[in-house]
Order: sequence, then C-alpha cells, then structure tokens
Amino acid sequence: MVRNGLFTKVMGQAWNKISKYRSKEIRILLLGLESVGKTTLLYRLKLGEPIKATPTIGFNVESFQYKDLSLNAWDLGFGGKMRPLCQHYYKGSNAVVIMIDRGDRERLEEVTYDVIKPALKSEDLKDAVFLFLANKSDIEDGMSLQEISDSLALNNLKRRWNIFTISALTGDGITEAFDWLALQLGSSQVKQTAEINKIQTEVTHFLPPQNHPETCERSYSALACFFIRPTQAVGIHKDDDNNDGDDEKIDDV
Ligand SMILES: Nc1nc2c(ncn2[C@@H]2O[C@H](COP(=O)(O)OP(=O)(O)OP(=O)(O)O)[C@@H](O)[C@H]2O)c(=O)[nH]1
Ligand SMILES: [Mg+2]
Repeated sequence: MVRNGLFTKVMGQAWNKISKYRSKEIRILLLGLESVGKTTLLYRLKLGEPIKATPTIGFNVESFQYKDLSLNAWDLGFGGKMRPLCQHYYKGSNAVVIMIDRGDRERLEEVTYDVIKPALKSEDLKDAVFLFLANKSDIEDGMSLQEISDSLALNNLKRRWNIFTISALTGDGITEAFDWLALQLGSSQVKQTAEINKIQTEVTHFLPPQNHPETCERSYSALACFFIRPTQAVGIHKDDDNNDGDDEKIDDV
C-alpha cells in the first residue's frame, strides 16, 4: 500500500512537472523594418482577422494559442528611437520571426545590417529558431523567395531557419510558416499532422533551381528539422551556386 502510494505521488509530481512545462509560454520575437507588417501579423495570429495597423510606438505583446502551443509574441516597433533598443527584448526568446517586405528591394541591405546581424550576434538568441517571412504576397512584382534568400545570404546561416512567403493581410501562407515553426518548437499536434499527411507540410513556396541535386532535400524541408537532427545548419536551403558575393553579408558562425 505504502509503495503504491509513493508510486502515485511520484507519478503525480512528474505529471505536474510535465504539464507545467507543456503549458509554458513560448516567447517569439517579431522583427523587421518599419511597415513590413509585424503588427498586422501579430493580430492576424491572435484574432484570426486583419486589423488596421498604425506605426507601433514601443511594442505590442500578446499571448495566444497556436495549435497546442502557447505563444507569447513581442512585436517591436522599429521606427525612431526604438531600433537600438530592440536587443533588450531578445532575452528568453525561443524563436525569431524576421519579416521582409517583398516589395522593398532597396532596403534589403538595411535588413541585413539592422535586423539580421544584431540578432545573430546576440548570445541571447544563440539557440533560437529563425523564421523569415517575405510578407505581402498579394502585391505584384514582389521579390521571389530565391531573390530574398540570395540577397540576404541566408544559406550561410548556421541556425535552424526557413523562409516562407505570406500575406499578413489576407492570411495566405501563415499556416504553412507557423506549422513549420511550431514543429521546431515541439508541437505534438503539428507533428501528428505532419506524420499523417507529409505532403501538406512541404515548403510549397520555395522554388529551388530545376534539376538541383538538393531539390529533394529542400522539398521536405518543413519536416527535415524534425526527422533529421542537424549537427550544424538546419539551414535547409543550402545553395552554394547562388551565393557568390553575398557570403560576406551574413557571416554567422
Ligand atoms: N498589401 C499588403 N499590405 C500589408 C500586408 N501586411 C501589412 N500590410 C500593410 O503594411 C502597413 C504596415 O503594417 P504594420 O503592421 O503597421 O507594419 P509594422 O511592421 O508593424 O510597422 P512598424 O510598427 O512601423 O514597425 C499597413 O498599412 C498594413 O495594412 C500584406 O500582407 N499585404
Ligand atoms: Mg507595428
């Protein structure tokens, strides 16, 4: 009897610990230049519908559920005095969502130096997953994922990362992108769906060069990070052929 009681107590304590861990909020950071759509995305995720966003002074922070994960998302305004202060919000973040405006070619260099590099350099984000979002898929003549990845030299990243095209306004592509992120963050719900229905979780927006030997590896990239434990870059999109000249832009080691 005593042994049974002890067993029940130990199991109860273990279950409490597991439940506590599972219900712990996962902190994600939304980063990107002014007007890329961070606030629009935050409230699309929280409310499931578009809002009329105005430039953020300071930050917005919201907690919401994504599948079986409790997320705590920080949307940092990037204008004015806020830019140099962003790094003070890095600590404790499990994931970094970096948004890029597909229509804004001129500011890609600024994205590299003011958004990506500071995040990569920070010790606070050394274990974070990086999700890049090319926002505003609804606009015409925007940059392709290939163009953005090459310009930002994302293939050099030695982190877990992926890139998707989305529209924070219409909701297009958000589920694919956040399912990938949720999988990296340990969502058993997304994992189950992924295992049952692998095709649906492929990265459908990334268009690799034709006949490339890594095409197969890339097309399963959404699942790769789960099934294959990477030793270095989970950087799914390795493409040395298209990297010339851009390597120096991001020297993530
Ligand atoms: N066409 C289009 N417009 C978008 C999309 N997402 C956001 N916008 C618009 O882009 C503008 C800026 O959006 P915000 O969400 O305020 O951008 P932000 O990144 O939070 O900007 P800051 O707070 O200034 O850092 C707004 O007019 C949005 O309606 C999108 O997917 N497509
Ligand atoms: Mg904002």
